[in-house]
Amino acid sequence: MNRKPIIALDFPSEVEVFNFLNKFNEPLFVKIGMELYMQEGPEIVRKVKDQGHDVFLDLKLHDIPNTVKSAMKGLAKLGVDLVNVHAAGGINMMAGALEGLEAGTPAGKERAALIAVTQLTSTTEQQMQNEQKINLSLLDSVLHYASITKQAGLDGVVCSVHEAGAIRETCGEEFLRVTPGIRLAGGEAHDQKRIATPDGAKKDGSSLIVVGRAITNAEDPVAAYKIVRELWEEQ
Ligand SMILES: O=C(O)c1cc(=O)[nH]c(=O)n1[C@@H]1O[C@H](COP(=O)(O)O)[C@@H](O)[C@H]1O
Repeated sequence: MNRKPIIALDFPSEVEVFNFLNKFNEPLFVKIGMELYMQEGPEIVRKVKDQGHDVFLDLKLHDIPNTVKSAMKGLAKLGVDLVNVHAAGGINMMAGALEGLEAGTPAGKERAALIAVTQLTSTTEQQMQNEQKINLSLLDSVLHYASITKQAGLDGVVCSVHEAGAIRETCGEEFLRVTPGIRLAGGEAHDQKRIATPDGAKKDGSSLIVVGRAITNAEDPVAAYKIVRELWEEQ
C-alpha cells in the first residue's frame, strides 16, 4: 500500500476540495470522511479517484453485522483503497464488514484494506474509564480492540501513535497501525488528545499517518505537506 501521509479532506463541499487538491501537482493519498461524504455523497469519491488519488473512505461504520455487511458491499464498488469500521461493533460485525467488502469488490480488482477504529484519538484514558465504563488502561483497551480486529480477519487498526508500537509487537508488522492525531511540533492540538509528530509516528511504529488541519489550515498547504512528508520519510 501507498505509504504517503494521508491528507484528511475535512471540507464542507466539493468546491473547497478541488480548490485544495488543485494546489498539488502530484497524486496524493487522501481521506474522505463524514463531513464531506454527508454533503456530497459517493460522487465525490469517484471524482477524487478519477484525478488519480488514493482514497481512504473513513465512515467508521458501526451497526448490526447484517447492516454493516450490506453497506460495505455497496462501498466496495467505489474502488477505494482503505475503509474503516468501529472495533466496538464486535467480531461478528467486523467479519460481516469484511465479507461484504469481498462480495462487493468487482472481479479482478483488489479489495480495499479494512481497518477498525480502537479508541478515538480525541479520547483520554479518564474519559474512556468514566464515560465508556471500561475498567482498563487506555493502552490495554486499544490492545484488546486490536486483538479482536485481528481475530475478525481485518488488515489493521486506527489508533494513536502512543499505542502503535505495542500493537506492532502483539499483532505483527503486517497488521496496519493507521494513526491520526498528527501535529507539527508546537502545533495546536484542537480536539485531539493523543497526538504526535510525523517523525515521532515513524519512530514509534505507525504504518500510515493521517494529517488534517496541520496541512489544510496551513497558510501554504503544499509547503506544510512537504514538511510532514519529509519528517515522515526521513527516518
Ligand atoms: O478514523 C479516523 O480517521 C480518525 C480516527 C481517530 O481516532 N481520530 C481521528 O482524528 N480520525 C480522523 O483523522 C482526522 C484528523 O484530523 P486532524 O486532527 O485535523 O489532523 C479527522 O478527519 C478524523 O475524523
